[in-house]
Amino acid sequence: MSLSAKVVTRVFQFNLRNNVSNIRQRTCSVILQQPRHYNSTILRSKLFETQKSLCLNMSTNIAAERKIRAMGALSPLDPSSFSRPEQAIITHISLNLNVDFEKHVLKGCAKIDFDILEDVNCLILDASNLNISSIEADDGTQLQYKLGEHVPNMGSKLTILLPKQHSAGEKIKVKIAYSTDPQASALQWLGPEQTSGKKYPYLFSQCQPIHARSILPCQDTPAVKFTYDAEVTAPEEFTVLMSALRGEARNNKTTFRQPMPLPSYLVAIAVGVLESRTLGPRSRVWSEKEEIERSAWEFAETEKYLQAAEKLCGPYEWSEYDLLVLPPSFPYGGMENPCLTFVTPTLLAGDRSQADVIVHEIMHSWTGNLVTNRNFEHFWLNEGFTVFLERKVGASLINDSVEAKKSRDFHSLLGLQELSEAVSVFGASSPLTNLVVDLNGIHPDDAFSRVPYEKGSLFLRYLEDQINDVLGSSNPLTKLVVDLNGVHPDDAFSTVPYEKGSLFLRYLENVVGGPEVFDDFLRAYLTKFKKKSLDTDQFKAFLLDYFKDNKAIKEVDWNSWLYKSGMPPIIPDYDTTMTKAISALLVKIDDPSACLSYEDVASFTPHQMIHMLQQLIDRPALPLERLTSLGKEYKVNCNKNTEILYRWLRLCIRSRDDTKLNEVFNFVNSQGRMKYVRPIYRDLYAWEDVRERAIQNFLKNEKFMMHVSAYTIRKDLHLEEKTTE
Ligand SMILES: CC/C=C\C/C=C\C[C@@H](O)/C=C/C=C/C=C\[C@@H](O)CCCC(=O)O
Ligand SMILES: [Zn+2]
Repeated sequence: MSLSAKVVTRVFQFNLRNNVSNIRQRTCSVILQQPRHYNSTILRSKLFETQKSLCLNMSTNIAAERKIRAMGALSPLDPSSFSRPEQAIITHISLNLNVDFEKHVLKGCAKIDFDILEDVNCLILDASNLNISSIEADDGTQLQYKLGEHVPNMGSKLTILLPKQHSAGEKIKVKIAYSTDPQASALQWLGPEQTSGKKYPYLFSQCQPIHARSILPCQDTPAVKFTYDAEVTAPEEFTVLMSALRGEARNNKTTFRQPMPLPSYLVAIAVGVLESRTLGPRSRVWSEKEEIERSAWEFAETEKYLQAAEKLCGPYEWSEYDLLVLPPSFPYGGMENPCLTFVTPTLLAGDRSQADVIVHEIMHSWTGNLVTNRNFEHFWLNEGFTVFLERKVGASLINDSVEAKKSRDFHSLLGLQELSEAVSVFGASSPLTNLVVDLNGIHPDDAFSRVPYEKGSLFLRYLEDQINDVLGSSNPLTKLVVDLNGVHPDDAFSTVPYEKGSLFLRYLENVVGGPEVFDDFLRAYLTKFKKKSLDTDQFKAFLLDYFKDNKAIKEVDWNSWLYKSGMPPIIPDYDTTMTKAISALLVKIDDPSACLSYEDVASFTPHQMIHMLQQLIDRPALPLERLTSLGKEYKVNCNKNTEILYRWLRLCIRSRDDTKLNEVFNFVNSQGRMKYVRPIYRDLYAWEDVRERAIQNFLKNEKFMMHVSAYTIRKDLHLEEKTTE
């Protein structure tokens, strides 16, 4: 990196961290404390001016211009939204949509109810590539509106002009007629060949973090919660499901109502030719008929998990808890859509060994869905809490308390391994590094011209990260509370908020006196913030107040836990009983004179096997001959459990076994769970001889991938961003 670039970056980093973020944070807290009195328009314009002048000082003009534009989009509450909920807030949305499998569009209207919070003459919403045909007031009057320029990955600001000024305390309704774009980032339209039945198409959504704006105009920020109802029309053979209570399905129309307030990212829809089986008094599992029996068996214990969760957290408030097993391209293990968790078919291991994912999604019914992060900078409040609860509930399902503690610690150790991998991926092989190499002319393939200028804000973040590397610290995205100014939340996603967040809660639990005390705190926290969104400062204030008489709480180093990058400051002394056998086996594997046999692992649980393989991934590559023998003797080379198969294939790549490449490509082409596919593509990219084949394989299959998978794997493979604009 040139000196001038370093200086610019350092100045930018200093300004961004010390001024802009702080101003925005202060702004938020003032507005949140005084929502009805604060003149946020003045404050917002001051904020914008400050940001603008900071940017104008920078010599990276094009990047700065883009940055200004992105900053102009800042909501005072959420760096990823244009909307202004502090002026007028959505309370309810009524959707009427038709599913068009020919054109790949949802078409219809959204009737939106607002509570006015300050004097306003316009309403500001998020929209992404929506084709809006009309907007009218409750009395049928046509309203003027302006759809702003499309900012890549952010969408557009939709400004609806009101015929007169409205004042705090009033309620208004608008009706927006629109259709979605065939490329809507929240939707995946699958052809029949991508389904198990091969006969009918399929549609599903993934709105988290900020893709809801591509299927409905809304305040696409988790700071806002609204109830919704819907009437969806689809061809007769199809079943329509949503993240809501399903009503009648008659004359191709299905109705839904969600009486619990939820954030936009939890709106969800799936349409396919589906079957269902009853799992319990409040649960059913849905899938195509080819998977339905396996699914019903795999998730048969759902009610048991729900009851264990209720014992810790209080009553389940969403009435029904169904599961939908999606086609293989679904990008996540599970998505906690209320009333209807979406899961990947890779959970169908045939041994219920991935039940922890279901427990995780169930726990989101409290943390995430009932109590929600105010914006995705505080994502750890959703995920750290959920992982923490998932492990507590998982352990409570084991009767023997000593075994339960061992199991909780074992799963925490597995999580720690994943955290450590995420921290090292962010630090060492960040796409930033290659970007900087490009600037210095070191990278052989990519000249500066390949650096897409339209990625302005990302470019600056990359430079910023490089400075962090130079200074010896880690990527800022490994902090518990991250700064998402100019960063798309999909780019910030990692296991860090999950595992570092859970570790922090585990640490706090120990500090205040253990589960007996902390469980009561958890219930008080859930009661206090239910149906609300909060940020980390509010969590901290509540905890400090709750434990005000507890002296030990004063020793917590909040700054290091929340705002320092890298591994957490304190790692608990976990019980290692369940990992001892693994550590001993690793010594044997390292000894070339020792013969490996199935006896070595015969007593291992699937999770012990996973832990052992993960340890091998984190160490220097095994000689190919040794790995081949391990695969055969330990029967991992033909394992149907995807957690095991995924790690086995990574080991093969690391030992450069080119005879396994077909299997590797089949694996990444046959399912789209990013947890598996992204690390494998990164490993293949690092293997220079197969890099080009990996890129070609990706390009061939990209059209079958969900938007978020294609978007993030492009980055893993250092390819240019694809834009629809
Ligand atoms: C600090 C992080 C900032 C923002 C991230 C917010 C959203 C990330 C977005 O990409 C969506 C994530 C959705 C996750 C859904 C389910 C996960 O729990 C799945 C975990 C991986 C797996 O098991 O496959
Ligand atoms: Zn989660």
